[in-house]
Amino acid sequence: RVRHYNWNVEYMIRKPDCLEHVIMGINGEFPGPTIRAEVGDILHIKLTNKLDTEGTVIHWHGIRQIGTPWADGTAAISQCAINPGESFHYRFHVDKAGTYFYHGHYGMQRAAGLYGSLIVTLPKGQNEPFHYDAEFNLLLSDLWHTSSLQQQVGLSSAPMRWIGEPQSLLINGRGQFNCSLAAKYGNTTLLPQCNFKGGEECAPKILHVEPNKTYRIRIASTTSLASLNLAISNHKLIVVEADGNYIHPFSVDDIDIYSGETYSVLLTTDQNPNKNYWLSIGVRGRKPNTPQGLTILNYKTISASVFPTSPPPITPLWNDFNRSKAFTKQIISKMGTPQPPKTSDRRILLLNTQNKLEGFTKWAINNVSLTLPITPYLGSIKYKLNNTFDKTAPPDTFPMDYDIFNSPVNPNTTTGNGVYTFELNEIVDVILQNANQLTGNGSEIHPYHLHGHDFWVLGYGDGKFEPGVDEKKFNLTRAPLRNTAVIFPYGWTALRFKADNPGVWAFHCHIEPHLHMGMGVIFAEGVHKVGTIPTDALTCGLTATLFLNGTHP
Ligand SMILES: O=C1O[C@H]([C@@H](O)CO)C(O)=C1O
Repeated sequence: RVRHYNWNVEYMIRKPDCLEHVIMGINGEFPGPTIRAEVGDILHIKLTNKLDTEGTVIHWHGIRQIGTPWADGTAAISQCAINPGESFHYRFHVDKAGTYFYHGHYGMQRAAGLYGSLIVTLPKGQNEPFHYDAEFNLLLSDLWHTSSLQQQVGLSSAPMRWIGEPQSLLINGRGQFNCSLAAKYGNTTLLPQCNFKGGEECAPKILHVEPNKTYRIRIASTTSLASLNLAISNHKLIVVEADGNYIHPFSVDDIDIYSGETYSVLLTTDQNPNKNYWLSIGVRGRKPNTPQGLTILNYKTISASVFPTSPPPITPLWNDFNRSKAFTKQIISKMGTPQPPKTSDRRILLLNTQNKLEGFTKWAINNVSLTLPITPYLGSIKYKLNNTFDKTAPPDTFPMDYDIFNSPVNPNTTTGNGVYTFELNEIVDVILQNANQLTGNGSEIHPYHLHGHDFWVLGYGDGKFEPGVDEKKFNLTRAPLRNTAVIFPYGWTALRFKADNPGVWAFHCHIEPHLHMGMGVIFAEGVHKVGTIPTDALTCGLTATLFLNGTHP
């Protein structure tokens, strides 16, 4: 079945956190419309750019785009940005049930609010490997009171102006900046209490439940920066899905969710039905300066306006990384799901560093900070164009004597836009290595997202990856499949995937300002096998020149 959507991307004036902001939305909605489709469906989204002065694209996060790499929605990688007034037709299969989302992938349009939910369900008659009576969907994001344009210019200035922590956290596009729902408990530092009548644009979306039922709560984080922890007072959460893949169910009081990740949790409404309960999200991983995002779990047995009798869950300490690791390491694949090949054909080690370049601050991988080319890679490589990007591949490794525990001895980086090219069907290991930041002591969390594939997470380790030793710790029997995985401070993360999807794919830190500062690499495989790229994806740079010369590439 083909599902048709006609979408206009536009700027709107809205009050997502009760204060007025210019925000990006789709067809008048913020967040954009939720797509619900069934496995096997084809989505056909006609996306029209109604922004007056900038291009746009949309990435379908977690959808592998098998056979349709031009529909991945990455500006300068899979397609040309859509010009103001013009439209692009995204046409692709959704081939795997799960919780996904979509978002802008040009400049910092995700921070500007360009995102929404994408849910793929099993065909009717097929059952999930767990039971639930009904479901909710939570899309989590963070909001700044500075515009994404100001952020982008600040990040690209010398000296760099960092964006700082978000002003508000949003649940389904709603937050409360100048007040707290929980102010009466006095734990939300000086924020006055919110008084909602109910119809306000920023009033929380309440989860109305019946007692003694099981609910599936789909959770996706499209934050620009924040790593979040989500909890629901008094209720256990059973985690069953991660990034569109079933995992071995485990029960927790709260979950950590990094930008680019999705989860499904099951919640049983087995608590006192004469009370309501908090659902909270709070910042972890960076020193927080943002009030919790809150909404209410309302047992329909009572009114939703009855206040919970105790304060919201306390977000675990931001820098309790052992706690974060303990949560992450509980995620293992569901018994019987595909396991990684026992060996790989190629290994690349990627060192992540914060650097300097002529007074600018950059993030680099193996000392190359990514600057995207003018002609999108997919068309460039498919039509073998010259001088469109660096034809020398970036390094597969970094000096093994690099001291990851201290700020760089030589902080200077280079910029580049070369490509890691894989043989089609090659088994690739990527070892992501974290390191100390540019100045002072510290190492930040980075959630890495791979386009076009899921990868197996083989393991996480502290300190520097030791080739020949650390492989022995790889989990080759219950490695979870995901599309996003985090590197912890001063640690490494090992991933394995099969390069089986002809196309050009970004692999990058999902923290939007970090990507903007160069924290990504480009992978390509089997591009000669890519089918006819729609003309609309090629009308910029050198591919456009080919059209002008009358040579359809
Ligand atoms: O890229 C970043 O820059 C700042 C800081 O390192 C310098 O201000 C920060 O916290 C980042 O994540």
